[in-house]
Amino acid sequence: MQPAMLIDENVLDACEKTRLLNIPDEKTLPVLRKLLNESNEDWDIIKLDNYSALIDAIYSAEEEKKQSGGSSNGNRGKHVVDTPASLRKNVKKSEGSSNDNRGKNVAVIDSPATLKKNYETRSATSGTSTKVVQKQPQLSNGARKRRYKKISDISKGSESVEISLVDDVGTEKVPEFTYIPHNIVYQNAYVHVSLARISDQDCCADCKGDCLSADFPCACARETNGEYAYTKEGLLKEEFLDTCLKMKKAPDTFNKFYCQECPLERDHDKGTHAKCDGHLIRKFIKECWRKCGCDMLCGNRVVQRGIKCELQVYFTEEGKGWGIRTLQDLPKGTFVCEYIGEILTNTELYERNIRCSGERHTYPVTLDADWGSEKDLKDEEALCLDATKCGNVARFVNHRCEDANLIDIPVEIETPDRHYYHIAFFTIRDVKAMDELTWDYMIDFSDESHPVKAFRCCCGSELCRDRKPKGSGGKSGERRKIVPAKKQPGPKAVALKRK
Ligand SMILES: C[S@@+](CC[C@H](N)C(=O)[O-])C[C@H]1O[C@@H](n2cnc3c(N)ncnc32)[C@H](O)[C@@H]1O
Repeated sequence: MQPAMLIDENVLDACEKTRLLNIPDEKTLPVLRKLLNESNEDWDIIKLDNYSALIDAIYSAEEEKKQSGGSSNGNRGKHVVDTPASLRKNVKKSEGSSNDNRGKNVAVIDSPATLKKNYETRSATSGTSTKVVQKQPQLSNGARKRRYKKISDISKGSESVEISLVDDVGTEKVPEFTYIPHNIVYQNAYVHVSLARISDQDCCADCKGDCLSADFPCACARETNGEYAYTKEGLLKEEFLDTCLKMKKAPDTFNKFYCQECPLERDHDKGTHAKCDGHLIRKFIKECWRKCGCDMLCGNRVVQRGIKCELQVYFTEEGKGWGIRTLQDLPKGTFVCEYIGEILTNTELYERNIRCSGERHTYPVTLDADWGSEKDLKDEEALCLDATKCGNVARFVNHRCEDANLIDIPVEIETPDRHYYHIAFFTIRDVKAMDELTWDYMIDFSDESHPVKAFRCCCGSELCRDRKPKGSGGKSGERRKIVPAKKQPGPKAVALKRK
């Protein structure tokens, strides 16, 4: 054992766990070293189910030693601890296989995913002491489904609630991204935040305590026609929510702003612009902020106080990749989370997409609200949020056609314009614990002129818009062809386009 390994926090943690079972470090460390080598130092595997793989491997090693009588003769003597391959053979053995290969030196080293799978199968079949940390969901046949906790808090303490990540499938790699609880400028985006920009009309300096309890609505409710968007219970008001829903479902029946040279319709290759689709003058929530006299617990500060619901990231079985679900019942109008990412200009996003084309999942959203209050924005000015590299739990919200349970609502907090704003998710109806949280990305799946087809929708909704006519081919879950990035006309093609 090298000294470097001894001071590794993970190693110390592993030893602490095994010491609880009276296993001395001298027995733990060689086995740990071997498991680490064979799993490519994948601590997720080692830590799985409270180090059960490690503990089992130590016991197996002891058993082997006893069986071989400490002999150094032949293959048996060489094989001191279980290798991933022998773990698999143990599985076979416990399944009643007559093929006992345990003494043989096995040359094939399993991949980390196989190791994990082997271990899980073994635990499941041999009835060993695997501790399943999370509440287990029930399958339709009444059987309990295994769940493997991988990360207890993906936010690493940066949210006020823990957000766990579980892998029901058992073989998935943990998503690679940096968790950030607030939007952050990548490089060139200009987000002008300053107290001087907030006029007296845009704040309530004279308020105290909770604005919602005052006799009259304060200046911050001006944006919402003198009505706060929130109830005293902190939910979105029904009427406000209903209007937002109508705007989402029938945008053409609401006022739109048309710009001359729409950044969302720019063809980068040809340098031309298609006609502007129109930008909806969307309903905004305006929250009190720093220049306001009220306190942080004021009822008109919901989104800025961050996530309060118990959320969990899990691997979906329908082919959508990772998704998020709520671990508690959520009433209609509950604030769930904000869509957080790096703030990029359209140009930066376009360049980034060229560099990283071919990714399976995409995470950018465009900020295209009330463009009427701005001059025609150039690509270098128009903003988007990209949660590919840095983001929060919202990057896992999958799409569902028509009957999604979340809606995205723009929120004005620290900037009094519509150039930069926040995107917050609220529940559209009551949502039950363990339900997946979904959002309608407003993708037009039938738009054949689009060079990039976002993905083959597996939302499972009866109202799914990505239905292929019979006989047209394309199995459910099959991905459509991704067109090389150079043919992409601009960020719109890869952004989760909101209308
Ligand atoms: C914002 S990410 C959502 C999280 C993603 N599932 C993951 O594993 O990281 C958007 C991507 O998820 C996938 N996705 C989301 N909704 C889907 C759906 N209804 N059907 C198929 N894939 C979906 C697509 O690959 C899409 O580009």
